Amino acid sequence: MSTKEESTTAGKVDFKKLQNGSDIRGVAVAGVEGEPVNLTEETTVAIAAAFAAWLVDKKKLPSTTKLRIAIGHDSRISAASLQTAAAKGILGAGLDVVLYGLASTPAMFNSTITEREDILCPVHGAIMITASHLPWNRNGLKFFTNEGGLGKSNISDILTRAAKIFSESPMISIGMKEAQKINYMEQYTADLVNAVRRGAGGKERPLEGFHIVVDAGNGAGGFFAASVLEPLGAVTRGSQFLEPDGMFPNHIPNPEDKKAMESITKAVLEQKADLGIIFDTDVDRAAAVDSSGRELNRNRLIALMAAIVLAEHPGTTVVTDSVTSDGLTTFIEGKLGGKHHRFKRGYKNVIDEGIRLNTIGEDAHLAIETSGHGALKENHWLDDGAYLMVKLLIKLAAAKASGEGHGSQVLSDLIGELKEADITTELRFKIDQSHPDIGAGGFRDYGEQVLSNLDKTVASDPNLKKASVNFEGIRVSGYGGWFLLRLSLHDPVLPLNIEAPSQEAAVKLGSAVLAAVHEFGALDVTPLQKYIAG
Ligand SMILES: O=P(O)(O)OC[C@H]1O[C@H](O)[C@H](O)[C@@H](O)[C@@H]1O
Repeated sequence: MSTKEESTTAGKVDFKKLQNGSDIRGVAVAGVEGEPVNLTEETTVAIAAAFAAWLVDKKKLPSTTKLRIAIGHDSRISAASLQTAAAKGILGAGLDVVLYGLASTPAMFNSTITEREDILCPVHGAIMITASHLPWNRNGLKFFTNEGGLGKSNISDILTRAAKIFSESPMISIGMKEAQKINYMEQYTADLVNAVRRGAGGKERPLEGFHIVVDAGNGAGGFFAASVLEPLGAVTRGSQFLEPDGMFPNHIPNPEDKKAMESITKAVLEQKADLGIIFDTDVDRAAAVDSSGRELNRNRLIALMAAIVLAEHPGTTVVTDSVTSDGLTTFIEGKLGGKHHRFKRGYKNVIDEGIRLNTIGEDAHLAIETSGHGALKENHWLDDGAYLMVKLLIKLAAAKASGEGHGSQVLSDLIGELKEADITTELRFKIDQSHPDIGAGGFRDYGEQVLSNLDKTVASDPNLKKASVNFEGIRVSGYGGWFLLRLSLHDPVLPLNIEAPSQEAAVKLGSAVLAAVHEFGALDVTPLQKYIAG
């Protein structure tokens, strides 16, 4: 079977299936059973050409201005071929291409706002070829303009255009000689280095005396050790998995992954380092580990960033995703004097909400998700894991300079009063889309019915109290803890988050959910049944 046949349905590519919220994701390499390639070079040519056409319509510049698009990629094994395909699509559409090679997602956005004509910046648009932490056979595309990452509706528009381009001129055979190569990461890392220097009072090497271990998980984040930390004076001995390797042989590059966090924690402890920093594959997500091996991710990273940002902007609003803890709200509002706006899941939703609040007059400086995505107003609301780490580094350097303390204890102390639940769990219930109960409205309607039934059950249970302000799913307090049942952003799945002071309380919360959802035949509640059974 040819690659094109493999990827098509009756000779047609189902471009819509490639949409994953505000990204494009697909299978780019054959070899995994049941996962046929659907993000081929040909589809990528069409998608890039469609982005070029979309950008021309969006920018509305005089026809004499030739728009320029930068392309970067992470360490995936399909990166080079998809980069070539994307470049062909753009050149074929009559626009200029600049190739950055191995890059990070935030660097690609940054290139749309960098003012430096000698390196062909700002570009009018940028494409990052990445599938974040997904397995080696996947890949995808993210798109940027100087207004930020493209949203869901833009992606639908681009895929509709791509399908048309694909059916009209399936393969554009065009030379690559017109594509220019630029080392943009040099500029991006210089921006990060300068941000730390500025924040640390103009010192050239403000991290002198710090030992910081980086774990890039063989993704694109290896640059952080040699090009950011070392010029700032830090020792990076014992940093690991900095070399790009698209098979990700050591662990999944994902700060939400247990094994990945265990790996960086071990490295920090073995090295007796002051701090550990871990990135996902394309460096838009990050987490840290303090010198005692305490993970600074999820609610803790949000609390830490909130403490830093609220010290700079007293009273400001912190926007987060929906699965954040009650303890975080108490910390932000009670201890830090800020406002916690718990919004929806999805980094783009969270960041867009931060931007929106400012437009309606509410001061918000930080928008951050438990996944390790985060953006600050001071950094153009750029979703950048590396910039979150820059803020931690500034804090460390400033504390050392002022004699406030040396090492990451300074960071841990900032969140000393964050209350954490003893039990934290996430269970995910699949909806069987081929089940006869699934009506014309599909899994989303079905999921909504489940949620509405839960809503009714909760209302009649005196031990449970529904959250008065909630933007996604059903969030309920009870037995000293809480749960949230919601629809997954992309998958036919209902994720359930529970936090509780004890296993017994968690089981009571879980049982209340089970009572409300067990009669929904298309919903696989086995994970919850097993959880309750212990
Ligand atoms: O809704 P879920 O299935 O839990 O997935 C939600 C997550 O999807 C993607 O990974 C996005 O990058 C995250 O920003 C988002 O939080």
